[in-house]
Amino acid sequence: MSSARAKSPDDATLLARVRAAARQEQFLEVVSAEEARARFAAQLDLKPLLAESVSLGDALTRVLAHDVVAPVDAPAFDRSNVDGFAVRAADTVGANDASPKVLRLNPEVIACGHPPDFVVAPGTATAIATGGTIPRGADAVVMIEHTELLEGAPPQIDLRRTAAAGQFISYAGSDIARGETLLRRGARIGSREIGMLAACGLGRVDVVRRPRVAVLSTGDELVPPGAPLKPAGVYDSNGAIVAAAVAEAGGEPVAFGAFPDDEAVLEKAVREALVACDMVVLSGGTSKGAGDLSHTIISKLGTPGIVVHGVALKPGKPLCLGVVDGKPIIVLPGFPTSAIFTFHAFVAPVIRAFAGLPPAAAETVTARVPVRIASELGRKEFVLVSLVEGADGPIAFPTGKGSGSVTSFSQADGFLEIDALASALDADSEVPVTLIGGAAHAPDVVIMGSHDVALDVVVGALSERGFSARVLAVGSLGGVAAANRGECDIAPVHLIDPKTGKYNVHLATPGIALVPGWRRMQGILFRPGDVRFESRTAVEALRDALADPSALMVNRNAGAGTRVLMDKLLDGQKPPGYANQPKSHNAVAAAIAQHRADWGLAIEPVARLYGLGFLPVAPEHYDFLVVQSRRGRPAVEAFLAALRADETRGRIKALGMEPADENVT
Ligand SMILES: Nc1nc2c(c(=O)[nH]1)N[C@H]1C(S)=C(S)[C@@H](COP(=O)(O)OP(=O)(O)OC[C@H]3O[C@@H](n4cnc5c(N)ncnc54)[C@H](O)[C@@H]3O)O[C@H]1N2
Ligand code: MOO
Repeated sequence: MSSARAKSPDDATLLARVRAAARQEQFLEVVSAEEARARFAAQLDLKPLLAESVSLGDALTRVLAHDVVAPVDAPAFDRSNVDGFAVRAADTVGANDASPKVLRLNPEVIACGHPPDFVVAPGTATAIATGGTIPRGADAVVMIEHTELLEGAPPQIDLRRTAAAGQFISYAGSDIARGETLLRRGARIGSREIGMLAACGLGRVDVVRRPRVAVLSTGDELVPPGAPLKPAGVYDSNGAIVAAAVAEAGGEPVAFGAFPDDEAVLEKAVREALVACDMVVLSGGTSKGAGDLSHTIISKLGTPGIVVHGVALKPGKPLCLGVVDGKPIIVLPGFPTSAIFTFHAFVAPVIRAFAGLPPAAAETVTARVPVRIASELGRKEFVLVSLVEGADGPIAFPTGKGSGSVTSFSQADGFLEIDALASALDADSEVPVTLIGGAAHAPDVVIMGSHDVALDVVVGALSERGFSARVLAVGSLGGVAAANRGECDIAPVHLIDPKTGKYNVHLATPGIALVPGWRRMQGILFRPGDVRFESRTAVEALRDALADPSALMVNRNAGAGTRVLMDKLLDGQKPPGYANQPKSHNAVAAAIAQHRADWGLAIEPVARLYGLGFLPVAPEHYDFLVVQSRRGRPAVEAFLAALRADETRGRIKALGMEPADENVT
């Protein structure tokens, strides 16, 4: 649509550009993951980097370079644990109410930090504070509240209980013993370790130098987070996630930023990175055929250069592993989930080894996969999954968003593997799932179905009540299936019954109740100022749009409630754009806002979010199926209470929805 676009290229130029951009499978050789790891490791010296000394204040998260042997005892002296009197236990034997023992007080009070001056001789006692040094001669402490002070000259104490030897004393070295190995090399220093180092007087500690890892992103489309997004732009999420993951793996990320697909510029940056850092990680442009800059550049930098390009993995096929004069240089695939997955599989272990950390321990759980998952033959496939707790153990749902998405990895609980020689994993298979991001915590309530912005309000109110929710956006039909299989507690749905024209009522069964949610106005979206739609009714605008071949619509996917409504409005007509069927309200709005279409159907809050005009057509009912056998759970009750709360209803209203009255669907 843009009139500012450059003049169209002639045919020869166009062909040259297509060839340059075309993805030719230019991998050196596609090898297995095991082979790739072995080849990479063979070229690297996977030992911790040299040690450096840091102050305790700078030691947090660092890795110990050597075992730490305690140089002193803690406590360094025998210490009183109470406020009271240091005594000789033998003097207290037989003391009781009938025959109290009387001890003469020595002329001092032992405070913390002041060594005692007097010996506790038989028949005497010395006043001592908690933490005071036990004086010579004493072998027990009695609590002040178990004594009576006899004020006289000299002052004495009256004792009515026998004290056992050692009572209320912490002996020297009982906490930390001089010569004991307090911490082992390879330990990551946290606040607890810092406490121990400080307790035995260590102000500095030897830690492994953190590997400096240069992080570069490549691609003309990339925009740094924080800057406005340009047309056809993509925020550089790989740079940010890789830098953070470098730090998590014990490295020191050095963010070089994003570079356009320009060989000279990128080569200069990579050369600088190799000088400044111990390791270089790039992402993007690994499989772009003639445009594959990173690959071309690495080949020029030194020996041995590229050692692996192409791994029989999904995600991760275009991964490129290189070594230049002992320094690893890696090009991760550009797709965000492929990039971070291959980072964890191939790069993080190298950073950990350089950083002195042991290999990361993988934790797995066995889970049932409720659906069949197709897989590409010849590539070992890793499928990212969300885990929910079913009646008979964990269930793993594929996140289903693909390698190009960021959330596939960032929101997954773990992943399962499908063998390279299998074309699918059958439904109901029991498989090991490797957990990501620590042990999976089972959420208090599982919500599966159609997503809506106002659902976040209810989930927020639930979380304020102390319950966690897992929301899996699987669409209304997916929610109905999950509710019927007992895989979720609550399924948000908006499905019209074509027979009755009513929403959701037909989905209730004896085991599944329908709880009303809210009404969302569906309507026609258009760009403000488009006179074909502006200031008209939906009926007028639709009639004229259908008569105007230049008015391009955007449809919705089959099965969506909005699609049912669209087909009803169109009454059998298929105007231009009918076959364009994205799967969400947001995609419809984005297509119109970006001039890829002129009109479509979506809900009102989404129109507002994209600054679009809105002509109301009909309210849609967004309700909740509640699995009755799970209704007694406190979290489910809390969800329903949150849904009805005045505050939640107010917030739902503010988003442009109309909360339904209880029992009205
Ligand atoms: N015809 C074929 N197309 C594709 C194939 C194929 O075999 N034949 N392979 C696919 C696979 S698998 C992957 S993985 C990707 C990898 O492509 P590249 O590594 O060359 O990456 P790009 O083309 O540069 O980018 C792909 C995609 O990722 C986005 N991207 C790139 N960098 C970043 C970043 N720093 N932050 C966020 N997003 C980023 C980029 O915008 C593209 O959308 O290729 C498939 N295609
Ligand atoms: O290898 Mo790509 O990484 O399948 O997504």
